[in-house]
Amino acid sequence: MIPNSRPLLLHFGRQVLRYCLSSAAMIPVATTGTFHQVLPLNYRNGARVEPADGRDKEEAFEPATGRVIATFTCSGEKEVDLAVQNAKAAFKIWSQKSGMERSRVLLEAARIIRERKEEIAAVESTNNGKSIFEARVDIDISWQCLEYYAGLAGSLAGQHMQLSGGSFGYTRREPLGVCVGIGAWNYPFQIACWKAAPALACGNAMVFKPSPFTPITVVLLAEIFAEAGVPIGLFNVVQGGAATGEFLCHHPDVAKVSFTGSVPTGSKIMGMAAKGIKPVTLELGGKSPLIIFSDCILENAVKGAMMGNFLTQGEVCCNATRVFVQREILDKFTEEVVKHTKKIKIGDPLLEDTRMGPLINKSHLEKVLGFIQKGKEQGVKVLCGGEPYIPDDPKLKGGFYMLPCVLGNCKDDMTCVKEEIFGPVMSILPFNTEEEVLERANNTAYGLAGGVFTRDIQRAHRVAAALQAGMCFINNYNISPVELPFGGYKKSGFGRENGEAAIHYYSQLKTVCVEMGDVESVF
Ligand SMILES: NC(=O)C1=CN([C@@H]2O[C@H](COP(=O)(O)OP(=O)(O)OC[C@H]3O[C@@H](n4cnc5c(N)ncnc54)[C@H](O)[C@@H]3O)[C@@H](O)[C@H]2O)C=CC1
Ligand SMILES: C[N+](C)(C)CCCC(=O)O
Repeated sequence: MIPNSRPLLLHFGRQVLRYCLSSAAMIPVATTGTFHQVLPLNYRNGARVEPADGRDKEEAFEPATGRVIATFTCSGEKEVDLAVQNAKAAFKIWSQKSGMERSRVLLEAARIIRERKEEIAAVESTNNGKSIFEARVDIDISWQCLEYYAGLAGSLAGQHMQLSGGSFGYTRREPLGVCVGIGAWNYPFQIACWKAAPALACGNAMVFKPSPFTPITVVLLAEIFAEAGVPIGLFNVVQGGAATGEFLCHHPDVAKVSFTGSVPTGSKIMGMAAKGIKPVTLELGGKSPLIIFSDCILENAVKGAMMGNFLTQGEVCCNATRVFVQREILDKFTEEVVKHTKKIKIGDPLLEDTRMGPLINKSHLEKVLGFIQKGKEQGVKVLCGGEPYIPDDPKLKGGFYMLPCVLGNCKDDMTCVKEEIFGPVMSILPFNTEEEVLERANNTAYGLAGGVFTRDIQRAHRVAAALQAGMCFINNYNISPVELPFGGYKKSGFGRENGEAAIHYYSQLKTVCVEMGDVESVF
């Protein structure tokens, strides 16, 4: 008996499924090197479809082996239009439902994600390269996000204002219409949930375009929404790269674009949206500081720095890639961080004890290694890692692995300290005083996140208040409670995902002014 098995898991190949005995049930275990996606990857009108038009073909890889696991056609203008028209039709039905009705559907979707967590996590891990351990956490955060917005959906409301003479006004919080979500490849399923959950809770429809590197799991989300009972066409998926994204941004029936990705693309998206006067949410890159004072609990600070640098092979926008350490504890901190970094288990992402998998692809791996090379030329000291890694397992020889890296002897003006690397590379920078470190920490065009480790509570809050960043952590780093808004300052973007704040970015306020007497005309 395989209680959790679904057609999807069979794409791992029947012959290679192993089964592990959990306390409750036999759970199928996916195996690296076996997954192949054969079903269409666009989702529209309640079903997987091949795009109606489009010329360019793309291949998606399994970074652990370098194998192609899916081939698809990038959607053209006609396909994008069909997806938007589907969403528009569904919006008419969905936007008329009560918040409680929407809530029920979102809760059901959350339940299905929980039920299918293992298989979604296995595909996410296969397509992205992150460890199955981490992928499970991502899927948990995803269903939690749906549950959170299901909770808010029933209490979305406007206000009532009394005016003179019995007249009054009230506000209605209304959805925007068809929202577009464009995602990056580092958290494919989670990014889609962070955008879809508040959008759908507010009564919007969505067309989502994942990164062409990670096209697979978002379609599962579309199927789950359909199974949970959304109107046909409410959540659609179009596959493709920049051209497909541009068709979406320019489409006259699209009301809003929510984007997660790089700063240069974010700037283009904003330009396109500006032409149609469409609001945008931009979740862009970062070069976040983590400030570690000498009075910290060192063990926690070391763990925080590792959480802040090595999740998802360091391919995380809010990573604390500039670790400022007060000089008194520099040597001890560095010794501990290097010791723990060397112990990270790298390899097959689907194995239970793996904690770091391969980077997303070959060219990205080369780019990350290039930053380290440039750092060496500029005088950094490589304290550990920073080289390509070839696991022993022969099937992993074509994968894109590297050893996580800690850099010492860093200076603020070095390329590796200034630019976003998006890989497992931590730069350690010594500092002396709070005033000095705040000046240096804020000396960046980015402002996504920041962190501080100290036992002095006044200093902790003072530093958090002074950091020019949208998300600040005190005595931890890179955790993701969905109740808390997430988003950037400065070039890291604007708008917020998660928390109650996101509601404001997926709804608009209508004011209704009601006259109870006669019109007093000026004329
Ligand atoms: N702030 C945040 O929450 C996050 C930010 N990022 C940032 O994303 C970057 C890495 O992700 P990538 O996928 O390489 O970023 P990217 O900017 O190259 O692509 C992101 C998405 O935009 C699409 N796209 C590219 N050109 C487009 C265009 N002209 N019009 C419309 N869509 C277009 C891509 O196909 C992809 O779906 C990093 O810089 C990282 O900091 C990544 C994850 C989270
Ligand atoms: C989940 N978390 C906080 C580690 C990262 C979320 C932002 C991103 O998509 O990179």
